[in-house]
Amino acid sequence: MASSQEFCVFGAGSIGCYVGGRLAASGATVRFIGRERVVQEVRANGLRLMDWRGADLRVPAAQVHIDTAPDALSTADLVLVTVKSSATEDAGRTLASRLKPGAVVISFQNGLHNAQVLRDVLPGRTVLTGMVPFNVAAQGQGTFFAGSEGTLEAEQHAGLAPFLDAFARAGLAVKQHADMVAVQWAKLLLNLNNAVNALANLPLKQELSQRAWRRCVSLAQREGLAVLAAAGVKPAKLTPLPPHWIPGLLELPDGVFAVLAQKMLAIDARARSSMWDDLHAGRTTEVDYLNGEIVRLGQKVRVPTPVNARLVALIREAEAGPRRDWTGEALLADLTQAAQARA
Ligand SMILES: NC(=O)C1=CN([C@@H]2O[C@H](COP(=O)(O)OP(=O)(O)OC[C@H]3O[C@@H](n4cnc5c(N)ncnc54)[C@H](OP(=O)(O)O)[C@@H]3O)[C@@H](O)[C@H]2O)C=CC1
Ligand SMILES: CC(C)(CO)C(=O)C(=O)O
Repeated sequence: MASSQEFCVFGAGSIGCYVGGRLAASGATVRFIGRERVVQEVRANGLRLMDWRGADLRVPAAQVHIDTAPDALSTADLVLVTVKSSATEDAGRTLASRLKPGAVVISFQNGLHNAQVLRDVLPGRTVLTGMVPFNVAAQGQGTFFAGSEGTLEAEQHAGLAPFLDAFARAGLAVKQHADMVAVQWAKLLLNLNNAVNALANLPLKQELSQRAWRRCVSLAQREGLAVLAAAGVKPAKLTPLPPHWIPGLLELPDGVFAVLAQKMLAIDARARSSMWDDLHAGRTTEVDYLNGEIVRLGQKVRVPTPVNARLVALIREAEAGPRRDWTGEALLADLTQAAQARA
């Protein structure tokens, strides 16, 4: 398709630099808007995009267009919003006065409502919901590593059609979906692990290899599934097993799990959740947009959610103060107690 298309990544971090970087490495024109620290890092090193299958792509520094100023918004045909959820409204306001007529915006964020938040501040604009299934770790010096598998998904919309070839050329083909709400809820169920991973303070692979941590995730997911059932929401199938089978799988002993859940453990040994990234960097996390959504929907449909409420509280505590050294057994006992106290 026309190489005159221009992409803009708003929020040059792990996802933005990786997805935008791969688009740029395959010949697309991409401009990045990010914070000073990332701008300096990328200007000094260029971008290196690696994945667990062995991809190793580079965009030399001289060819990366990255700035803290949002000027690139005024020439972009497609804007990828890749800020964390709490920064979405602010991002939308910056887009509002700058987007050119006909520009399309896509939210490649976790959580449920980011696209709607953008629509509210961008009336009359085409704002699409996207979903990123894979993990990306920022490794420093402009290197971004995708450490797990998965296909980008986006809401089915004619506005996306002109850009699909560029994503495919970048090795990031986009699967289009009629029902993104089901996709987002399914991703959110998987993201209930983010809080457990952040508290575990371990790489994902190490955390998910230990049954006690997995049982914590299972408790949170079972609660989430009960809430969704009561609300009449059927989450999409994003993994080899459907969502309602995953808690049972997580509860299996380590040896059996390692054999049956090879795909779930096929994660780079260094990869950690985006919530761990935030805690580690001293930033507010997205817990309210993930576990918090289960709590809010639970209140609406009158299904108790003590486990997710407790995870929200523990992450809030970790955001505010010194890190507590959890073991999987200790967190499991804490969450089980929270669940029993409510019963
Ligand atoms: N990392 C991962 O593996 C995955 C992440 N996701 C989701 O993707 C989204 C993005 O996550 P991720 O890439 O990890 O986040 P990052 O924090 O790595 O990147 C977002 C970047 O955007 C910057 N930013 C925020 N507001 C602005 C602004 N107004 N102007 C310029 N820059 C801005 C942030 O800076 P600052 O921190 O200073 O605000 C940060 O550097 C999240 O919703 C996350 O849940 C989904 C799948 C996997
Ligand atoms: C890919 C996954 C599920 C785990 O890294 C994620 O979405 C995140 O870290 O936020």
